[in-house]
Amino acid sequence: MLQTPNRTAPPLVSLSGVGVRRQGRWLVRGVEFSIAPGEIVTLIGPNGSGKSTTAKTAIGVMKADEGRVERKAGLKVGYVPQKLAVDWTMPLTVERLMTLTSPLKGGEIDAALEATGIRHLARAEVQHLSGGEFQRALLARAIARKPDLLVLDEPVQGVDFSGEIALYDLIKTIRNATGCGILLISHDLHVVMAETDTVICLNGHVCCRGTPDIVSQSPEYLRLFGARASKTLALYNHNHDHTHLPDGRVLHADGSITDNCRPDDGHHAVDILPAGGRAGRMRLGHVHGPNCGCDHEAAGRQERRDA
Ligand SMILES: Nc1ncnc2c1ncn2[C@@H]1O[C@H](COP(=O)(O)OP(=O)(O)OP(=O)(O)O)[C@@H](O)[C@H]1O
Repeated sequence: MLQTPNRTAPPLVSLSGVGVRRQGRWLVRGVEFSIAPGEIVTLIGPNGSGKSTTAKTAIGVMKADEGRVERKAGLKVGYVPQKLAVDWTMPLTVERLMTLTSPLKGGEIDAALEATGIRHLARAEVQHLSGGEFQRALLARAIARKPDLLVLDEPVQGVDFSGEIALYDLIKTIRNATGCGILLISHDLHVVMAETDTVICLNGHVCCRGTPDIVSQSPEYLRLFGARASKTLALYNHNHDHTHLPDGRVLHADGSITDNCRPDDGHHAVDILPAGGRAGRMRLGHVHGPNCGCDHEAAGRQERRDA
């Protein structure tokens, strides 16, 4: 069953005017947001901007020094922290990792490993897992107790780009299958933006918030992320401005034909809001070369037509 945020139900957790002060310094202040059942909320922001602090405060691992944190009565949380305090010199199987802190029934372990695509690794040593397999094992551990809220602090650490996409897909699949709320912390703007209902941009306070489209065009977001932000826009805000030909090739709006198409291949007009600049549509160019995949003849014809 496909799930979307259920904003008519009481929120799983809600923060209002939350501030956390440690050693005489405010780590975050004035933080306000809530997470609905079935909602994927992503906290983004530079290093040290208070993302982990905010997530830990939301689930009660850290105490707020001002403001209010309200959690649904009996809220079950599955938490994957950024760092795990495990002695990696000790042999540890994936199955054992699942039950390190509290027991689980065999069926619950199997179901969680199945859902994360690593059932075949149940008896594998954790030390030998790849980055992506390890993150899946942590995810399995977090979902095994069927939480209402899943909190994932940097869930794609040590995972390559295609692995990242697969993991974010999996996170969304888990949300769709279970209807749980998800609080994600991520630096991976380009991928995470596509899989998120609500983005909250933090820098000691909430700089901006909203859907990925709205946040990625906000001046605060662009000030924080600059060129990376524009790249995100380029990747996700391009229009479907091409036609797929019956033989699988792509006919672009500029008249050229290529074997395949990527947002940054120079054939797409994109909505760009450069840092400090004016919004507008522009075509991202590329340098033609033997491997660029372009039909150079058609591209040349188009260049002449444009001249
Ligand atoms: N218990 C603590 N006592 C004192 N300072 C802390 C404590 N926990 C975090 N901090 C500081 O608070 C700031 C925010 O830390 P936090 O881990 O929340 O940032 P973050 O946005 O998650 O960073 P990163 O992206 O690097 O993981 C940092 O300067 C950190 O050193």
